[in-house]
Amino acid sequence: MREETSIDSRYPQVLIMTAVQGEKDAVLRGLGGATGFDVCLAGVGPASAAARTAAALACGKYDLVISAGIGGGFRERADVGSLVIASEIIAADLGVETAEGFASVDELGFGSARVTVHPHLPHKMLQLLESSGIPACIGPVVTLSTATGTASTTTELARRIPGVAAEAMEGYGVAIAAQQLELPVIEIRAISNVVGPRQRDLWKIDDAMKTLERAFAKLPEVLHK
Ligand SMILES: O=C(O)c1cccc(C(=O)CC[C@H]2O[C@@H](n3cnc4c(=O)[nH]cnc43)[C@H](O)[C@@H]2O)c1
Repeated sequence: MREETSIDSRYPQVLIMTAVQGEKDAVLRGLGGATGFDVCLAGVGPASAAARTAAALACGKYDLVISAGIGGGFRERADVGSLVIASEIIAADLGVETAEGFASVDELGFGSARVTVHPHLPHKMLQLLESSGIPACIGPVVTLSTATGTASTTTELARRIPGVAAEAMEGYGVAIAAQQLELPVIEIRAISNVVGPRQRDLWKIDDAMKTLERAFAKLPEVLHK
């Protein structure tokens, strides 16, 4: 039987995609100059993220892809200042509206709105974060082109995606680009705000950036680098 360390030591070159510069800076501070990591800007939204991730991956040197940044946390699942590691990356608005409600592309038979993440890394990451006192959980992370801003959309997302923990705007785009090349992917979100009626003045971006930095300080250890 292979030792567990051999599972995760296959990732000498890791591509990390963040939407904006502030997130990139937090990730770089956390990595503290560790080698084997490139951090690139995805831009905001899944289309930009997919295109820029595909462009970054075209050099063929990467072994693992990470979508990272701040995100909204679903109440009772992920508090502001905590970290969510995706168990699955889901394009929650990829489908059609019908008289009976939303139907995803999966139901329509047009591909899948869901991307499976690396089978071991989220749990390894969670263990290390918890042992470092960083509040974290694993759960579905949804990608939306329009960030949720009402109670009704929040309720509908929680109904459609049981256990949904966080939302952001790039994960699915990054994941689809990785999937095209059969590369493993994970998504890591530091929670800056509660998903619900938009209250921008309550967003704790600085706290989330600090959590993101602390999480990425642990990543080299998770990958045995
Ligand atoms: O206003 C600022 O100072 C500022 C600094 C850094 C980042 C931002 C962003 O707004 C980043 C946008 C990025 O954040 C994700 N995000 C955060 N919360 C949510 C949410 O509730 N729903 C969806 N996405 C969220 C998203 O991935 C954006 O790309 C601002």
